[in-house]
Amino acid sequence: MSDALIRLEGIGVRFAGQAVLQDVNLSLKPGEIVTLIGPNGAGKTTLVRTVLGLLKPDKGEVWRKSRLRIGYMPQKLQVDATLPLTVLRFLRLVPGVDRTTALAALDEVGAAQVIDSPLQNISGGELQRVLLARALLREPELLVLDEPVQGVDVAGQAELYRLITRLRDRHGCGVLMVSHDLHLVMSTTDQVVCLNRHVCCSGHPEQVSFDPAFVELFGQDAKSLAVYHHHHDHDHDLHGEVVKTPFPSGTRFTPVHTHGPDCNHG
Ligand SMILES: Nc1ncnc2c1ncn2[C@@H]1O[C@H](COP(=O)(O)OP(=O)(O)OP(=O)(O)O)[C@@H](O)[C@H]1O
Repeated sequence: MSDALIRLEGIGVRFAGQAVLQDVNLSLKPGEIVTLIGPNGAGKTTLVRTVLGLLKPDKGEVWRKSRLRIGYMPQKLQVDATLPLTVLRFLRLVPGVDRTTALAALDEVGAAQVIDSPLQNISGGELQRVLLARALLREPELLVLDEPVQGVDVAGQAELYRLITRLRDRHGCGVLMVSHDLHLVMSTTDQVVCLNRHVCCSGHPEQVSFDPAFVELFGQDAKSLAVYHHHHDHDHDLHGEVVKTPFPSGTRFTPVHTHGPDCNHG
């Protein structure tokens, strides 16, 4: 018996003959926050779409808990400036939602004051909170957040991550999140999955000041971060293909790279 909400095994996705995901494994339990990180084009959104059931993988198995309720917060919402849609009307597009339930969800994310505002007039940070409220309306067991702090200023980002952690604590839901905001993610995540078409490494985040392999992948942003311990045993070329590099000898860290069927490196 598994206590997982969702489990992905050996996932492979190809677009136009090009492998975008290769042999990806992922599982998530109630109350757990898992964050996907990785460079642009690494396949993070593709993996999220697979989790949501919007995309059927070419390879591998997706197992979901029976009748799993998923709340999804998309990367961005295109708001038509000519469409007269208030926040309340937007939230009421979710079946069964009335003003009281919409207000309660907005209150929970600290955005009750915008309930009657036109959607196109609210700020970037308020919009993210409204999208989070909409995801909560489904009383999710699994909350899926694709870059939840996009368009939010630095102070607002920290607050939004704290909010996500509070929602996890209050509802006991699992959270799968995509993020580029390494600084903030590392302090709020139970597990980090570093994706670059395959799972390069994964593990618990830890407070360390400097990790050469992390800096290698994420550049200067990774310096002075709270990072998780890992070393890559490989690099990627411009197309994301694996290029073997010698693993540093005498390291105290262990690579967690899982080889896929197409892996041609040691
Ligand atoms: N429907 C599609 N058809 C063809 N190629 C696609 C499709 N969706 C994504 N891709 C390609 O798959 C690769 C991975 O895209 P994906 O959006 O999953 O990456 P990502 O890690 O979320 O990137 P970013 O950080 O830039 O949002 C990219 O090269 C993208 O161009």
